[in-house]
Amino acid sequence: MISVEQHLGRILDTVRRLPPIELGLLDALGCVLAEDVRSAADLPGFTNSAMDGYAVHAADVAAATDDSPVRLPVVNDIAAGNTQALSLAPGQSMRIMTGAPLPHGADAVVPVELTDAGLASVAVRSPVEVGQHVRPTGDDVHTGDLVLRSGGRLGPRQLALLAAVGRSSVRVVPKPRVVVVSTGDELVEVGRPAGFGQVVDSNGLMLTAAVRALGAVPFRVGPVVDDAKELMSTLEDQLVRADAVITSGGVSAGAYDTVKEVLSRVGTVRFDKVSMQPGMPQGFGVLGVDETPVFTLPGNPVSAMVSFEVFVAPALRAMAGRPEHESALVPAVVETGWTAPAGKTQFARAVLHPRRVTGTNGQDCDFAVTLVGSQGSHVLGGLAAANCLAVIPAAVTEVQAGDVVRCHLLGAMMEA
Ligand SMILES: Nc1nc2c(c(=O)[nH]1)N[C@H]1C(S)=C(S)[C@@H](COP(=O)(O)OP(=O)(O)OC[C@H]3O[C@@H](n4cnc5c(N)ncnc54)[C@H](O)[C@@H]3O)O[C@H]1N2
Ligand code: MOO
Repeated sequence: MISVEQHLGRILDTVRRLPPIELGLLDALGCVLAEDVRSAADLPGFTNSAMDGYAVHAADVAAATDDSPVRLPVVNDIAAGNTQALSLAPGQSMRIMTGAPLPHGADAVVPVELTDAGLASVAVRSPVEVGQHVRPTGDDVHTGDLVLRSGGRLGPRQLALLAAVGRSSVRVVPKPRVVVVSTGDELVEVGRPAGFGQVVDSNGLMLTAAVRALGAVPFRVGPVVDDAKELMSTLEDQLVRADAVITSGGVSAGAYDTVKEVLSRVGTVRFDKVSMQPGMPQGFGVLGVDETPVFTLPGNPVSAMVSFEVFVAPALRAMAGRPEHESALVPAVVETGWTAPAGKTQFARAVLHPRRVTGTNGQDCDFAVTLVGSQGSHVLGGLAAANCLAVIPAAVTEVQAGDVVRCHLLGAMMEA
């Protein structure tokens, strides 16, 4: 038996950040930036109005009041998108819209609400300060400024900044392409009726969805029967499009546990018992000339999902250039106790309830936690109802009400 930390350590020592590529901005959503980005432009690119109103010389309206408005001729009308270079002489005004270029000479904008909205001439009822409602060139970003650093993740806001400073593509760490292969003679395709002795390939769907939710690119390969040749040729075919492979099933001690049988022979994949529950039988190694990482997860659905969370997700994040763990374990106070297996780290399916509560050790927590469903490795109902895995260290066999335990969040729907 090896520990969870040993198995994860071996995986993280093996996987590598993927080499950077250039991608169009939208395709780069969720990717990690692999270059420092400097702006090729000033933002705003020209001095413009922050309000719909009138461009003026502030000095001209310094004496304006409600009772004694200042009247100015309106000599032009400037809409957003106007590309003419205009000049405003003292004693005049121009009607101007939000985002339109401020005419040369003007130093402030009077919002339309502080005027009579006149077209030929305008009555201004309030003074404005020099610079008021004006957005100067380069106010946001100057040409040459470092706007985004290599290593940051690109979300909608960062993509907007890249577009605004003139980029249409960017150098990023690509999202890992992950092939998901289910194995087992008993499996039938999703949507097909499962006859006696048959099981719907829910793992294939679950792991494919988990890969996508994490922000990587999944390819699902329908159930492969327990046949050594078939499995090997499927894996060989799939390696061309894979940065990583995940299999489920066929890794314990059964007579037809083909994944273990086939990959043990290859010599680059190692099978271990990991001291955890669920998820004890695990395999990991590399395949093919590109040394593609392969994770062979146990077939029991809960075991497969817990293994994904604990081993595969950190590895895929590392390959994508992201931190291996993007959220910390959350401390929570146990509502009703339970037993945990001796000598194994337990990943108990549980629900976190947001509530201020103090543990018997005096620790204040933001959550209480209760187990959900029975803890069998086949119990999908409980897995679906859980929003966390309570992580109980191998040395603990009794979890008691009031104990503070640390919980791995399952809640985030999408990491992309
Ligand atoms: N004699 C022993 N038997 C078992 C051991 C052991 O140490 N000695 N370990 C048990 C543990 S723990 C686990 S976990 C499972 C792991 O089994 P396998 O990885 O070999 O998986 P299978 O036998 O193929 O399937 C197990 C179970 O899961 C269902 N399954 C499989 N694939 C899917 C899928 N794609 N979608 C839905 N359900 C799936 C399968 O029908 C079985 O019920 O082994 C224990 N046995
Ligand atoms: O380790 Mo298995 O994953 O308990 O059911």
